[in-house]
Amino acid sequence: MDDSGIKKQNWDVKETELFLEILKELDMKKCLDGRKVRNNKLFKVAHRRMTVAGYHRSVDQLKFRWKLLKSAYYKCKREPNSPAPTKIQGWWRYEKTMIAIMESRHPLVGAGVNSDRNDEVTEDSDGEASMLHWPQPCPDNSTQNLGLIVGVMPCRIKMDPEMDAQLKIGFIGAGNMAFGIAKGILSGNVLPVNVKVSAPSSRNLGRFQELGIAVTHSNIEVVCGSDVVFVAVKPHLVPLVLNEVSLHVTDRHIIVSVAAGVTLATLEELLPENSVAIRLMPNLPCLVQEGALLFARGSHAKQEDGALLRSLLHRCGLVEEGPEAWIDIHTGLTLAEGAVKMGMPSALAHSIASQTVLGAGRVLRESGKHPAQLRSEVCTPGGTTIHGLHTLEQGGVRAATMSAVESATERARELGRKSAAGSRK
Ligand SMILES: NC(=O)C1=CN([C@@H]2O[C@H](COP(=O)(O)OP(=O)(O)OC[C@H]3O[C@@H](n4cnc5c(N)ncnc54)[C@H](O)[C@@H]3O)[C@@H](O)[C@H]2O)C=CC1
Ligand SMILES: O=C(O)[C@@H]1CCC=N1
Repeated sequence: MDDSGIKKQNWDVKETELFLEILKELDMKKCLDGRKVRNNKLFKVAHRRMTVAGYHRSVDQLKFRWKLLKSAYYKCKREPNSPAPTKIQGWWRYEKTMIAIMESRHPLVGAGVNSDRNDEVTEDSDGEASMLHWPQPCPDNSTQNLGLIVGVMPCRIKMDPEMDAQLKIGFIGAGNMAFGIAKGILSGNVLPVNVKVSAPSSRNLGRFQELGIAVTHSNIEVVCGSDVVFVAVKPHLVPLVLNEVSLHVTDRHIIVSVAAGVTLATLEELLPENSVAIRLMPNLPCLVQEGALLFARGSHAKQEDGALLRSLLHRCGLVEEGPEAWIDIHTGLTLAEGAVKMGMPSALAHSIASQTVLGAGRVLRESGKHPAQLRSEVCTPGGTTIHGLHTLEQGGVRAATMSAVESATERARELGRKSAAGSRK
């Protein structure tokens, strides 16, 4: 078959995104199991839907596009820290959806990964089959493969709904970030009766109560009744709070601090010896399950502790693990190039940046709040965000944006005048 027409395709971002959304909707778990007949049917349906949307691709073109996307996915999976260039331009835009598609195909690792590998051999002809160091299927079929793009190591983690449902979760601090995470995790398997929040005043507690969460003024009560404790007070209060509860922290606990700038070394110094501490940098879009979360494990936190946290937070949005140095970079305004400049790998930087923009947009749309209000919820006084914003203002970002809109509008009007003059000739 002459497939040069199939291979020379120029796909734009919108078209590719639509294609992936269609594939995602078509329940890939059932359809893309490596069987030719089912695959054909799926691509035919995709072809019809693309045509309706105004994109005229043949079934074979769609198959070829999918093949390239899948190759890119496997490449990134194989080299999570320094991905080789893929054949897909702007791959990072599609990475998250590809992960959603590919991961949903094999929720049970035992059989799933095998059928995935078969797919890879039968459909990919460009060397993808030689992935010898892909982690082997785990005999425990209650595990899932996450940590895909940038995880320090590709890891298999427990994704046990039962486990999440039984965990006791505590929040010290009842502010905006605690509320965001609480909303995110309650949309998963965690039950409100298993969550408790503390704050010195009742001011912020009402909204937690509305979610069915128990509230208290005692931080110690939260620690004693929880397995995972989120420390969600302002950074300068972390020493005060940990000194207060430290006597009650045992090896049952995972202490997760979201405080910007407070290092794992400081947390471990404030906690009893051998405590399991994790530093997490979330963001407010956890509220709408579109957060961008990055965590680093302390010296006594094992891989399974990280896995448990991932499982707990997976409904909050994109959750990644990395070395502690990256946490401060995510704390800054995560714009991709800036994050790369500060030492974050490009794949992670793009992934977090796009997720941040997406999450911010959704919060803005769904909350109905003015952007200034949301900005004040994100800016800790004297914190990281307000410093970043100051730099943006110094660079005249607002004026530049307004001028850009003005220039584009003027240009559109100018083009309109020209074409009107042309039509009169
Ligand atoms: N707001 C955001 O977008 C993000 C915030 N963070 C971090 O999250 C932490 C909390 O920030 P926000 O939620 O924005 O602050 P917030 O001011 O909304 O909430 C802080 C909460 O701590 C409570 N609190 C004060 N003293 C306490 C004490 N002794 N014991 C228990 N609770 C006490 C306050 O009553 C309040 O409910 C900060 O460390 C910040 O760096 C991290 C990422 C994003
Ligand atoms: O502005 C701050 O310091 C906090 C941490 C990241 C977002 N808000």
